[in-house]
Amino acid sequence: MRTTFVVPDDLDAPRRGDDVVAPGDTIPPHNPMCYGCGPRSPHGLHLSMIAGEGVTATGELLVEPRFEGGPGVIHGGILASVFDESMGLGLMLMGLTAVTVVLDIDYARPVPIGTRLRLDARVLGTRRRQVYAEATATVLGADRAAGEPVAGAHGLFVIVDPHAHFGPTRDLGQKE
Ligand SMILES: CCCCCCCC(=O)SCCNC(=O)CCNC(=O)[C@H](O)C(C)(C)COP(=O)(O)OP(=O)(O)OC[C@H]1O[C@@H](n2cnc3c(N)ncnc32)[C@H](O)[C@@H]1OP(=O)(O)O
Repeated sequence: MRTTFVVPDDLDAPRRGDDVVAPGDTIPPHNPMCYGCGPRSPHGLHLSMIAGEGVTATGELLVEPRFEGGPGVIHGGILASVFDESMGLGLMLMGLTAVTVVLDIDYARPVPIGTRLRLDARVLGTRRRQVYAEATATVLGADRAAGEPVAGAHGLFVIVDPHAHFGPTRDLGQKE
C-alpha cells in the first residue's frame, strides 16, 4: 500500500485490555445505532469484526449495490467508513474508547459491486492518548482465498472519556 501517512517509530506496543472478548469472538458494537457497526442502524453498514490475537481484528463485507459510487464500483466514502469502523472496533480490544482524528485511505484498485472483501485491522501502537492503527481490504475469491489488497488505511485515534465526550450529544442519538 502507498501512503503519505507517517507512523511514528517510537510508539509503545499496544496492550490488549483485561476484560475484552477472546480471540475468535465477535467484538460487540459500541452503539446499536452506529452507522458502521450498529445492528439497528436503518441504513448502516452492519459491519462485524472478529477479535484476533493481540490487538487485531478481521471481518468481511459484501459490497452491496447500495454502496455504489462510480458506475459498478464502491463509493470511496463508504470504503473510508468501513476502514474507520474496522480499526475503531479493533482498538476496542484495548478496553478503551477512542475517536478518529485522522483517516488516511489508499484506494489502490477499483472495488466492483458484488465483491466480498476481507478486512484486517491492527493497532500499531500508542503514544500518550494517541492510538495508531492500520487496515487492509482484500478481495475474497469464490474459494475464499484472499488476493492482493485492493485498499488500505491508516488511522490516528485519540483516547477519550466516553461519558465526557458523548455526554453533551447522547440525547441527539436515534432511539432504538
Ligand atoms: C467509540 C468508538 C468508535 C469507533 C469507530 C468510529 C470512529 C469515529 O468515526 S469517531 C467520529 C469522528 N471523530 C470525532 O468526532 C473526533 C472529533 N475530535 C475531538 O473531539 C477532539 O479533537 C478530541 C477529543 C479527539 C481531542 O481533543 P482534546 O481532548 O482537546 O485533545 P488534544 O489535546 O487536542 O489532543 C490529544 C492528543 O492527540 C493529538 N491530536 C489530536 N488531533 C490530532 C490530529 N488531527 N492530528 C494529529 N494529532 C492529533 C494531540 O496532538 C494530542 O497529542 P499529545 O498527547 O501528544 O499532546
